[in-house]
Amino acid sequence: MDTPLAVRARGITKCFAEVVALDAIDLDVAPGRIHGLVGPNGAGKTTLLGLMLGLAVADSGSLEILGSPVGRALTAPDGVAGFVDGPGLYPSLTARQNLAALAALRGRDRGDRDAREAGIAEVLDQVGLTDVADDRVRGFSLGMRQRLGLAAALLTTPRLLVLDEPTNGLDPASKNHMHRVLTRLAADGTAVVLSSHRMDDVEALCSEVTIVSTGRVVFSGPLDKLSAESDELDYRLVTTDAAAARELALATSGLQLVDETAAGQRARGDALVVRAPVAALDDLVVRLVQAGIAVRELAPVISPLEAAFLALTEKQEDNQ
Ligand SMILES: Nc1ncnc2c1ncn2[C@@H]1O[C@H](COP(=O)(O)OP(=O)(O)OP(=O)(O)O)[C@@H](O)[C@H]1O
Repeated sequence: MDTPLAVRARGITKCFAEVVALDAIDLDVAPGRIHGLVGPNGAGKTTLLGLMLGLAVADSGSLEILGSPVGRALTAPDGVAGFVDGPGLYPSLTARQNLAALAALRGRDRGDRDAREAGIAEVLDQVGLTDVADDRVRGFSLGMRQRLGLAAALLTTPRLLVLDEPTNGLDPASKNHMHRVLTRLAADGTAVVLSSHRMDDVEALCSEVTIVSTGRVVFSGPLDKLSAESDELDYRLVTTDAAAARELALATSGLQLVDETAAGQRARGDALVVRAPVAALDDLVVRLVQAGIAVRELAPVISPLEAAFLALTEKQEDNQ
């Protein structure tokens, strides 16, 4: 028999009084995938993640988690862990005590004490909190709380991990650490569904993404499919001769020089900003090289995901 999807949602609708938070949402997430959920503020991401965690029930539609239909009981389905709106922690307890208390609440304190303590030590190590394991959570930064929230979720060895903005508040090193932990879990077969406002994070971490806007799915699929859909992007170009590069850019068909005032800080110093489909950009690079001008930097000003996100969510808002 095929392994069931970690998440299978069909026509999920959820309203809060007059507000339609989710409007006929379909979503598939396979085991071992890291799936990004992105959308503007109020799009419905937290509401959807909350349904997966059993914090609320949908008004209509069907939701299957790890192959089992989700009922109307407000409990996390078996095999699911995570958090929305930040992890719930006890500030007056230490990190280690928080995890012990959670394990006790979940009824996991009946087993062998040494094994339990070893499990707690292991998840603390996994999220990089061993050094502060015996410090009170009251003094923890937002990033440390996020990591402890992840450790709490990992304690249950979930097959579906649901995380609302898990990298919020993390410094670059902690973010990389979180990425490594999630990537390793996915490689071992755990499905991860996470929301984020950071497109660079989603691009670094997720193989697939769902974009929601005002409660509706406007795109769901592999990230590379989304990138292929952006036909024209703005690129920042730094060369060894900005003036000559500018002349060549103006002479390249299909390519537009973006007004530097409009581009604001993006065109600082010797950089040009050009708007072009990939073919025209290739053409410009060949011309630059033929003219003996070296290319020192060439990168999209905003990522393909961000460009698609803006285009798709603005289109959806215009249709309202
Ligand atoms: N408990 C609630 N009571 C009333 N309205 C709610 C409740 N929870 C969510 N909403 C509304 O449902 C809509 C979706 O909210 P949700 O928090 O899911 O969006 P989001 O995409 O997570 O937003 P953000 O990116 O700002 O966190 C919003 O209009 C919000 O005001």
